[in-house]
Amino acid sequence: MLSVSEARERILQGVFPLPAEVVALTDACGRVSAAPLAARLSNPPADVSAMDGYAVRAADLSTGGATLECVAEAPAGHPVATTIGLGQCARIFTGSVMPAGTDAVLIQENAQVDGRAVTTGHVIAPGTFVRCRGQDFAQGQVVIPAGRRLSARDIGLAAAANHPWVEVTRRPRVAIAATGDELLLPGSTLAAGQIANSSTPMLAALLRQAGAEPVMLPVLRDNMSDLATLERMVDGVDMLITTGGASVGSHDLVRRGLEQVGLKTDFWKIAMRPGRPLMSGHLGRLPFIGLPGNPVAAFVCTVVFVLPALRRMAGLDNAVEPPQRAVLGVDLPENDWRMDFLRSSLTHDGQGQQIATPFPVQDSAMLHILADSQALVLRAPHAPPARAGDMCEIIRIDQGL
Ligand SMILES: Nc1nc2c(c(=O)[nH]1)N[C@H]1C(S)=C(S)[C@@H](COP(=O)(O)OP(=O)(O)OC[C@H]3O[C@@H](n4cnc5c(N)ncnc54)[C@H](O)[C@@H]3O)O[C@H]1N2
Ligand code: MOO
Repeated sequence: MLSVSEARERILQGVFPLPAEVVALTDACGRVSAAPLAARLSNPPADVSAMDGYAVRAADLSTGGATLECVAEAPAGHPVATTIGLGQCARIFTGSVMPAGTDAVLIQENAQVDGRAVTTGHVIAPGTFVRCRGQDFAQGQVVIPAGRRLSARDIGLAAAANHPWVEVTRRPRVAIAATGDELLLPGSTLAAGQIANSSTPMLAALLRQAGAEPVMLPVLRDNMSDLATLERMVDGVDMLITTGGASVGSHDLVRRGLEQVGLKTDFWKIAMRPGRPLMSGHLGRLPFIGLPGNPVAAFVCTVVFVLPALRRMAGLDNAVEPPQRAVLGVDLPENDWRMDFLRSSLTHDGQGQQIATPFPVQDSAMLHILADSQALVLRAPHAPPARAGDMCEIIRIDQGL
């Protein structure tokens, strides 16, 4: 049976970066840059003072002990037009452009001022407290590469580079349909045998956190004609996800239901727990992922397969984020042939190490344990028994995914 990494590779091979769109800088945090961003100006745009004080000619103060004549004042935003001559200086403030003729700043704490006479006993070297033109970045320099998820820090950098908007990849639109005769909207009056649809609200939240636009489709009943309607609901979306109906029961019809309207199945069933009945394929050009019905399996498969696919669509280089390391909090038995993703709590010891402790019960219908978990502990197929204190690999599920 297909391994988790082979399955993910096959899904990634079937998805491609989305086209770019332009958004206002204020809306760009969390989006992925679609093109390199070159600075429209140098920062700072001229030599400027790093301190409040006096712009001086360092040569006047090379031996210490001098009195200079203050002939001008340069508040930030109001550069001095005249050249400062020998024995002269200009009042200056942090961020002000250095007047022509000056090359250093005497901080005001080291100056005695009497009218226009400014006296210091300090020797000042050229360049003291001057921020040179382009010290941060030069005009034309690429300050943000393509394919970076923009942070608040990047927004500041783009703004300093004088960009009011940026080009980002379009958010992936992901259609989600739950299947199952037993499912009703949360809050419904539930008759015997009926349950609330928990998976698709959870997945929509997860996808939105990951930067996608979830498109909620109606719940589909377990029959071929309901499934066939899916084909008509996916215009304009970039990926289709279903939950449930993926297993071997006689009412698990998703694969056959979609194949009748053109689904080309790439694989079905993988060596994973939870998540064994995962399906993947294409409906026309639309990537399709059929998630298992058990809500925890649907969540874990979304983290392991859908989020990397979304990262590839967003144009990020590293579609698959490497797992983190943690210390195992309990002994674990030898694993069988399926790769395990164990819901676990995450705590920290006094040395700053994170300790991952899998919950003793891992039934993939138990959402309460999923909600109380901070991480998934990864167990390779056929992993030997592990002891508390051994290192293990984890995926965090408590952060902005
Ligand atoms: N004989 C076998 N039975 C099962 C196998 C197997 O290999 N052989 N696999 C098991 C595994 S593993 C899983 S996972 C489930 C997945 O099966 P399906 O994808 O067909 O899921 P359903 O039967 O439709 O539902 C399973 C379970 O989850 C509940 N469910 C479904 N959708 C939702 C939803 N949107 N919100 C909340 N709960 C949902 C559903 O009511 C069922 O209880 O199959 C095992 N069986
Ligand atoms: O994939 Mo199933 O989740 O093991 O119950």
